[in-house]
Amino acid sequence: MFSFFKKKTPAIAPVAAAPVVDVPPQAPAQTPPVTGVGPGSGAPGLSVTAATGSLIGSVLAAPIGVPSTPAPAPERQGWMAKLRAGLGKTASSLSGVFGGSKIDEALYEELESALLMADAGVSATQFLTDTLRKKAKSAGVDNPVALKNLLISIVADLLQPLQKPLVIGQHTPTVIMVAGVNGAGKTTSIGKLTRHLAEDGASVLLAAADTFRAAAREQLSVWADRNTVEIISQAGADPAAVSFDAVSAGKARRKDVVLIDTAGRLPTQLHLMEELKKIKRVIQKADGTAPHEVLLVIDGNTGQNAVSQVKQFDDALGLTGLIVTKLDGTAKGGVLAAIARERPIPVYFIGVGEQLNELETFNAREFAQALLA
Ligand SMILES: Nc1nc2c(ncn2[C@@H]2O[C@H](COP(=O)(O)OP(=O)(O)OP(=O)(O)O)[C@@H](O)[C@H]2O)c(=O)[nH]1
Repeated sequence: MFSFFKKKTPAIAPVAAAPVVDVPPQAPAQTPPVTGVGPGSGAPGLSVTAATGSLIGSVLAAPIGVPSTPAPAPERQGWMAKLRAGLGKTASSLSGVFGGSKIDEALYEELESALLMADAGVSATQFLTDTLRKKAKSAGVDNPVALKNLLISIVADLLQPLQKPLVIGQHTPTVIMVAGVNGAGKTTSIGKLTRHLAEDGASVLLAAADTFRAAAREQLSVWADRNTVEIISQAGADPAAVSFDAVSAGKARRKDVVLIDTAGRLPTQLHLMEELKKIKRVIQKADGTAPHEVLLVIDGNTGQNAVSQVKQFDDALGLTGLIVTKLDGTAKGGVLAAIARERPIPVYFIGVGEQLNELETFNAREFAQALLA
């Protein structure tokens, strides 16, 4: 089993180190926070990444070895199978480029088109093809299969800055605000996160700050019931007020995590973006250090549109992390390369389906492998 979150002890040791003594709903988290292994830490190939990455731009232009593609860590194999299946459409068009027997200009042109079609965006496409050409030349790569392996390594290096664990435990509670456009998968992702947190022994309080849509509150309540966690929900109330109440209650009840679900909105709906900013300000009033995480959930299937959402929500809110959903069955899996190039905000989790086990921590090398499988 790998860790879904990274747990950290608070920077300043609190007087009461033992967590949660008052009356949480079910078995409270008694496990003292430990430094977890972090997501994907068992993932293969990080040393390869470092080695090849360090040679980029080397004045010595030393020949580089063509990295092989290592097998995923045993505990990640099931997930890798799902990821590969989910990204199958993107992968078939990208890896199809390397099906021939020689490396020529036509191959590079085809690769450029395939990356653009996969919504990697102009900047990442140019960066990847230029880097591939340079590295292939200095490594003396002479066959398409080796060239594909080299590209996997370059994509993994590009995505590496996005790989970062969600840290829980530095604050009590860790306040996580979740935003996104309608239907991106916010509530579902919150439900899945809640489940993982609860299984990990953390006490969670949910805040249904989507006060307009009754179905959204009900959906969140179902997740709360399933996971026996508490929920703050008030029909028709001001979402900022619900968030304030939730953070205050989370502090009073010494919850480990407060997860705030906000209503879906388009970044072009300026009044609704102002409302989000207000929610963030009001959370800060309840706890001067919060929100500790501002997450944007994006639908990976929307490709370049998702990239512009990241930029707009980040400009408005100052995002700390992303959850990329619906990467199953998409032909636009290149979107993460565009994000890495254009607005590199950590991707804490990716989703490849509606099931609980279809949301996982993001690992750059695994993703690169699945993208070019
Ligand atoms: N295929 C697939 N479907 C997903 C994934 N994540 C969420 N969904 C589905 O996407 C739909 C919308 O999910 P919600 O969680 O309701 O989205 P939301 O962002 O909370 O929606 P609003 O509250 O309307 O803004 C649901 O049918 C989910 O089951 C995923 O990774 N893959």
